[in-house]
Amino acid sequence: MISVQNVSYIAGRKKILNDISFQLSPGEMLAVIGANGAGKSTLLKLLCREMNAQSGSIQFNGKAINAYAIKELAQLRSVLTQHSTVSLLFTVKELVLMGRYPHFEHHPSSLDLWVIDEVMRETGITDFALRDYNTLSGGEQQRVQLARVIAQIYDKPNAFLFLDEPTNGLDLLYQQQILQLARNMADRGYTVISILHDINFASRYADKILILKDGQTVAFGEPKNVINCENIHRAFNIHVKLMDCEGLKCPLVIPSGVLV
Ligand SMILES: Nc1ncnc2c1ncn2[C@@H]1O[C@H](COP(=O)(O)OP(=O)(O)OP(=O)(O)O)[C@@H](O)[C@H]1O
Repeated sequence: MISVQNVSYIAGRKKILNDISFQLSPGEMLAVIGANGAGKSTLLKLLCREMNAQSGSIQFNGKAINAYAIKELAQLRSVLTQHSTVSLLFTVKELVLMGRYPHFEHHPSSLDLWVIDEVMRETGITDFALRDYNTLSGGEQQRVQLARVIAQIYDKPNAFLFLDEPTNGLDLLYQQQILQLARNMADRGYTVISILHDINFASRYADKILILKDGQTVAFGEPKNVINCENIHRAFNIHVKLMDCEGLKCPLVIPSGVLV
């Protein structure tokens, strides 16, 4: 379980996050949406403990994140950042194995090797296993990066997966594949938090949505309860129309084209 209580973060004199609170249960996927500069990446950095909030508390499974040892934390949460550049020559399999580094000292165990084979199979990258990572397309590279972060927590079903705009720059098929993999992780009991820019994908794949605006919560809850014209206008300063679509649990959001 993730509990975020009254978290604020200030950089210099700017309050980047202001009094953010939410809770997620195991198996839930949260999409964080909001305009550029709303504070989404900052929130993710606090959740990863890359930075510390000045006030409020963040707990993983009832324990403050600052109370975890670094190695313990590395085995409990994994993070797909936006810019995962790889300048050295690595095969895909070597890169996925990096996800297991928090689990072994010198040599991977048979469990580590089993995990990377399983994850490569699940993410559909087994055929690339021996390819040089840098020869893959952007979409293929993103699947490999996702495989690496899944491998990190694969044998820890109470763990947390954090994704910062995982679908950036991907075509529609790859976007769906990446989000479906994230959804599968939630369905297996992981708690998943993903920053997304596409509101319709957020509604389709996530159980809950957090809408941020200037570091503050506009709304938090199930897609059908938070995705409405008023909240979207408050968060993004655009007018939208909602369109019901058969088979979807939440109406589609369509920008009206009117700028205000
Ligand atoms: N260390 C810092 N000092 C000053 N301002 C900062 C600092 N870090 C972030 N900010 C500002 O805080 C705001 C929120 O940044 P953040 O990266 O969290 O936004 P975001 O919602 O992820 O944006 P985007 O969608 O563009 O990636 C931005 O205006 C950013 O310029």
